[in-house]
Amino acid sequence: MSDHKPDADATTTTTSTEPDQSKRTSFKAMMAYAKPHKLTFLGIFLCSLLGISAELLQPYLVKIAIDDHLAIGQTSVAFLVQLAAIYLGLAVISFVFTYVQNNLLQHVGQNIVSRIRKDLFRHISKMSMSFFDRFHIGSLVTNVSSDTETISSFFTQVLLSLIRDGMMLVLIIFFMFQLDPVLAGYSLLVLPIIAIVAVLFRSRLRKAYQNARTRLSRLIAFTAENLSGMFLIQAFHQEEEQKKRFSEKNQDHLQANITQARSNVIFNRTFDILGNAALVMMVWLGGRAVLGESLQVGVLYAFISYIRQFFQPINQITMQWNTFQSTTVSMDRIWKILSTRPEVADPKPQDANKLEPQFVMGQVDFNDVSFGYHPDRALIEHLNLHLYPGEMVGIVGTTGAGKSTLISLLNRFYDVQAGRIEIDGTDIRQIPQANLHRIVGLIQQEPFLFSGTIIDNVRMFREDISREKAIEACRFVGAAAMIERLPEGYDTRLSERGSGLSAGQRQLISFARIVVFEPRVLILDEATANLDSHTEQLVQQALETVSQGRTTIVIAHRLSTVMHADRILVMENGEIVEEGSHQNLIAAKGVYADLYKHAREAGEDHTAVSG
Ligand SMILES: Nc1ncnc2c1ncn2[C@@H]1O[C@H](COP(=O)(O)OP(=O)(O)OP(=O)(O)O)[C@@H](O)[C@H]1O
Repeated sequence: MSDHKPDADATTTTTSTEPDQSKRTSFKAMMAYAKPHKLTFLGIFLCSLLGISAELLQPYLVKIAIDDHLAIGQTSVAFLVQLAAIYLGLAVISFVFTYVQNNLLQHVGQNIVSRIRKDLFRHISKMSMSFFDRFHIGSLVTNVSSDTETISSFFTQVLLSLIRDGMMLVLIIFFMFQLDPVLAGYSLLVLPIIAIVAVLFRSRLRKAYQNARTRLSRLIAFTAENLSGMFLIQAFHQEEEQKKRFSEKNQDHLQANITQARSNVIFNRTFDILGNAALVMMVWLGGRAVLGESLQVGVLYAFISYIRQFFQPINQITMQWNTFQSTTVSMDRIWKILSTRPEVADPKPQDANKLEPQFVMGQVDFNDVSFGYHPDRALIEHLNLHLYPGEMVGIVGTTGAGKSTLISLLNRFYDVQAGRIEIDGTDIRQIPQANLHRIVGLIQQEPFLFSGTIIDNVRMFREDISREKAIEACRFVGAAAMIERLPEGYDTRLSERGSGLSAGQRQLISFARIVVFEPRVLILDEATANLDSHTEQLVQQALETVSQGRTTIVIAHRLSTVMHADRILVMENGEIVEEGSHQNLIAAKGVYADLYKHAREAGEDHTAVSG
């Protein structure tokens, strides 16, 4: 299954070759998240302006002290103290505004990202199953965690740099031209060189970054898959093999990161060299002018200070360029998810049928249904199936026959490609999904329990369902004794996926969950497949209790699970090839009778044999 899913790196590669238009769209979409914070951004802008102005006035103040007082011997201690106080005052002002500006930016940046993360999670949880067939869980985890983190650094670092450093650059140039236009002109000569260096390094840095991200995504996806399949790896003694594969991916990631870091260092050091060269040029040109008495010493001092400060914002902005690159990639990836519409959509309010779950009778009709996971490869064609309210139907058939697919369609995990599925005569596409899932309850082979208490799991964290009701449900399915034996009873905290419990215990809890939610149509997909015969008996009893008065579909390989059903369907290659009661099907001597014979020969279904 995992082989045909594109992982995060595939997404990245597509992103990298896509036209800039896509990046622009995603950038605009993400920037829309900043809109509600317009006023705060205005505050940040003003704080930056005041903070930087205070900082840049300091060299100017020293220049006044040197040229207008010290150089011509017109000064006094009182004046120097006054000057020092103003200098200090400017430093304090600069500090205060920079502090406020930083805090505002952090606050607004974190809020924006928290909002994006929330939307992303909500959006992913609304996606249809076909979406999860296409995307690796590992890469989705990367999207929710590290891509949003990258966007966070955009708002807190890149944007700060753009506002603060951009403004600083403009003000420095302004001050330099104020002081001496000729020297200022020389200083700006270095700008085209900087632009050339930036362009030369740009594609190299970008490639290095994307490569590092790709490797990281692969590593995360591999780790996530291995952790969830760890029991299998150990059971097949594949630890060494997997360790080797992990090491290769880890090594790839290490190399990519080193290359990225190396490119960064080269880029930054080149900038340092350029900065120092400009400084030397300034000392040489300015020094000569001072010697020729065409320039005042104070002006040269101020120029040298500004040149130092001049390279700092340029360096910052170019350094942030890297983060900006990663941000556009991350934004694009996140926007791709956010702009993917679920293939299974809720009906428009005017088309929705408000079938109230509690009034549903439970009649289920598959009318001329066709479906395939790939549109050009049909799995089910023109299938008709009608279930009466309260009927229990068993479905058996060889592996891959399409049994689970049938119930995925009834749950609307996928939509039919032709025909209709109806509940009480209403097309399920007209029933809002929240209602549909209250009408149709599903218990799978491997019930999914969340980390939390048993009570939380039974009532699915819904506070509006009382504890008493949840406990009553556990009693109803015969799970009470087992739960009460646990150290903290109903408040026992389960680890991820309920790994502290046995398969049977987990299944009983999922039965209790179904009782709480009272679906009118109940589906069990191999729900007893993993259980030992004693636990299976317990679960079978629970099933009989739970299925009372509900339309129930039971999918099973073990015939003993379904032989008492009102009707048994036999599926082959997406078709229902036989149907009838156990006795009728045995008498018909068809596929079911064969399956039954093989089961008897294999020693399974002892109950069936003796029954
Ligand atoms: N998400 C999916 N994407 C693509 N093909 C799928 C997907 N799920 C199932 N299939 C394919 O559809 C066919 C029917 O699968 P399905 O799970 O419905 O069979 P099944 O009768 O329930 O089998 P089993 O008894 O082994 O659970 C199989 O060939 C399977 O490979």
